[in-house]
Amino acid sequence: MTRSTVTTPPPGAVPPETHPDAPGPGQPLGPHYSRCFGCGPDHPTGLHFEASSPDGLTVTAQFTVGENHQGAPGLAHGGVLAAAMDEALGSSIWLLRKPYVTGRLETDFLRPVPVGTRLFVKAWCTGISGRKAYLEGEARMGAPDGPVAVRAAALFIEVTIDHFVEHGDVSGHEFEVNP
Ligand SMILES: CCCCCCCCCCCCCC(=O)SCCNC(=O)CCNC(=O)[C@H](O)C(C)(C)COP(=O)(O)OP(=O)(O)OC[C@H]1O[C@@H](n2cnc3c(N)ncnc32)[C@H](O)[C@@H]1OP(=O)(O)O
Repeated sequence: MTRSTVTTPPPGAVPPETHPDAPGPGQPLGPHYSRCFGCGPDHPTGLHFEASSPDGLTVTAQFTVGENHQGAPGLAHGGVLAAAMDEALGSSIWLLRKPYVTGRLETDFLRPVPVGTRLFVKAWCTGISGRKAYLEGEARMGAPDGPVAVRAAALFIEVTIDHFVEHGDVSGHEFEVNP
């Protein structure tokens, strides 16, 4: 991964600690919001992620690139692939049960991804420093050990729940967090 210093844990960063309320190993993570583009089952054209955590710290997720996810004819749009990485990274930091948002997302696109490809996405936290969480992820084609199509590194920033109340529209919308 060609990552910048912004997404590299500084000296003194500490390892993440899974929250006891996070789903146990192998249990599905479930959607955090039914209309989320990444994980929401009610999103008409979303990714419909199926995610779980094998160890309470790493997230593994799968989705199939569909007709609605194209950039060039027959190929996944890079922004959609970046969204998939963002979703997996965001899901992995939510295992800590603290609200974070993406501050910076870096992506390396290594292979074109045809429509119909099943992508196996993995994400994990490499360190925490104050409000900053450092994350990495990858998406492999066709199988968990298939060729790497995308690598990502990110800086997430811890926020309060007020962030979503102040900036979002939670009124009148069902907002679930891993019900
Ligand atoms: C309710 C629970 C939900 C659960 C969801 C589960 C799964 C979800 C999955 C969903 C999908 C996935 C998730 C999504 O897609 S989240 C959606 C996409 N992201 C956003 O909308 C975030 C928009 N940005 C902001 O709200 C603010 O800018 C934030 C909150 C990030 C910081 O503003 P705030 O005023 O609070 O703090 P600060 O400005 O003092 O910054 C603090 C520190 O951070 C450093 N910094 C900040 N940005 C950057 C940057 N770009 N590069 C390098 N550094 C950066 C900054 O220099 C400072 O460092 P230092 O000076 O202290 O050293």
